[in-house]
Amino acid sequence: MEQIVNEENIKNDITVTNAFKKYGQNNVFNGLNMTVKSGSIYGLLGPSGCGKSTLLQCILGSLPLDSGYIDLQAKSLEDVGYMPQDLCLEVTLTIKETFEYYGSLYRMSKINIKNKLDELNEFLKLPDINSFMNEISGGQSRRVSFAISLLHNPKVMILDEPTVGVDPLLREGIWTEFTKMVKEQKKTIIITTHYIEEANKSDCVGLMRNGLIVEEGPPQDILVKYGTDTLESAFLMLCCNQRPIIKKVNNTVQVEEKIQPKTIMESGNVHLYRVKALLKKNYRVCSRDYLLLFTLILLPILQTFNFCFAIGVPFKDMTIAFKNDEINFLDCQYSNVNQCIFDENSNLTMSCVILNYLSLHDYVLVEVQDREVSEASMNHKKYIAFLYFPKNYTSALTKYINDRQYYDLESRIFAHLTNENILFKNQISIDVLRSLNHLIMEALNSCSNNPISISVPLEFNTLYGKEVISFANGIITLFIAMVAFYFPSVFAVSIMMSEKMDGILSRSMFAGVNILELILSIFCITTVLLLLQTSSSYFISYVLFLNPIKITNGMFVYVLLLLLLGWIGFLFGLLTAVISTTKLGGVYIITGSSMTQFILSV
Ligand SMILES: Nc1ncnc2c1ncn2[C@@H]1O[C@H](COP(=O)(O)OP(=O)(O)OP(=O)(O)O)[C@@H](O)[C@H]1O
Repeated sequence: MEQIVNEENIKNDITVTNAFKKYGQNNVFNGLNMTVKSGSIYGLLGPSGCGKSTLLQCILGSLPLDSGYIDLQAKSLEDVGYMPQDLCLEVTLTIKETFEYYGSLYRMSKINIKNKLDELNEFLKLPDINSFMNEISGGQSRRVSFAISLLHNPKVMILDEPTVGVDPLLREGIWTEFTKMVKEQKKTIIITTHYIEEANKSDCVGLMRNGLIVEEGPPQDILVKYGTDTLESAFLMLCCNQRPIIKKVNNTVQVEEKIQPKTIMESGNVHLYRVKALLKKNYRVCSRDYLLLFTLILLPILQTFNFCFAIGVPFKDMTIAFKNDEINFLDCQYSNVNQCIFDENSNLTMSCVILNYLSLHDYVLVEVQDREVSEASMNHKKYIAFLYFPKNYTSALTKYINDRQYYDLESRIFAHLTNENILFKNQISIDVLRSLNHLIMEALNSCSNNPISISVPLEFNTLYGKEVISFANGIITLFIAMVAFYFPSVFAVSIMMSEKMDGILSRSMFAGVNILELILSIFCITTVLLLLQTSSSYFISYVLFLNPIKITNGMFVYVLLLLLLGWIGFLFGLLTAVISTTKLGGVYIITGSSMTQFILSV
């Protein structure tokens, strides 16, 4: 009777009941049951790939069961310490910084973190705490990882192979410490290990095989039951005996009604102290990633210089070939623009007006004698345009303006524009049309007619105002917009993929971080980077390269629009990180789509 009462009083910290879980067609749990008593060490043993790590993650609530029930007696994540099988730590932080990060996630004070670090350092013989995680050995990294899971003094410890890569002496010390913790502090420890014999020191061992705990109990009881000296031979015997049963289980796998397990994972509430810890950690990580820094800070600057040197400035010294059968170009200086074109003694020559206009607008004019030769030279990129003025150009035009009855098509200007470069072609087309407009205004300026009523009813202007005269001036704005969109998306995808792929995010989540807090911390860094990137591009384009700018709605709206664009880029980066499976793949998606957007926007 007394024994029954005692058994009822024993509390279980972890209970797994009839758990089923599949990965695709692979049944990992086939109705698994497991009980971990409060204040005990549970050694979970089993062959590689049998599902031990999956079971631990299901217990923690980071993986869902297909059906079954898991009861973990923990009020919050702070009650639980988890050491994953992989490192899942930032390798560019020092050991001390790693402790600081996890300590602040658990709201520990600086002095508390330091004291705990000293204590764990002595216990686990950690390397110099100022060493970077990527400078220490695999075994040392695992000890740091183990120490992190003990940092906040949790009640329940879930440790996935904590003794791998640890020398036998230290392993002995770790088990002694486990026993002490369980006895003195009533902690509950569940541990997986490949060293079966070390599990002898557990209060209870469970052998997992083919989705079931096939044997569970104190090690001594198991040794007696199978009549062996070692756990290893006991489990060997058990595996041989279990074969027919496994076959039966495999054939009758059934997924029962799903029962939602209790979860200790944090809700979506944003806590400022965690955002601060993430900000500090991400700042440290980013400031040490020189390739990322180059991509995010130096590359936009270099690319803006590159762009401005290539096309982002008003075009200068473009060479136009012309053949003027109306007048010798040198005689154009005698052409009097202050006369009305209809005066009988007017010596105003229209071709001169056009050529002077182009010359004043930074074109280099080269007079040629042979039309065919100069057109052929355009194909060799010697000239970007060829203009031909026929002999009777001015008289035909005068007639046309006067009565509009007749115009000799042979009297038109012939223009052959380059097809090599769309920017040049656009610019010349606009400038030649402008010169014609200018021509008509000039021709009629001194006459009694109102020039506006006769001039081409068209005024060239762009969205950006009158100062922005060239196509290149407009395109630089687009380039800055691309900088604002592209680089934040690359940053977001890089940092999110590192968090996701290296398991850093899931480990931080076991310390309470939620996805919103992570996004918020990356968002803050992105905004600072965005301001740096766009202001440097702005400075280079508009101050150093003197591209005229017209900010129609004020600087505030301009900066706000750039910020909005950058934030959209940031969201696009996050979305890409969700669908992408590698960091490089994510960057490819961003680069490919941004290129298309940029070209389409031109
Ligand atoms: N994300 C996943 N997708 C598909 N299958 C998976 C996934 N994770 C694990 N598995 C499969 O589930 C099974 C159990 O894996 P798990 O990592 O839990 O085994 P384990 O017992 O911890 O192995 P080890 O002792 O080698 O660490 C394996 O067959 C593995 O291939």
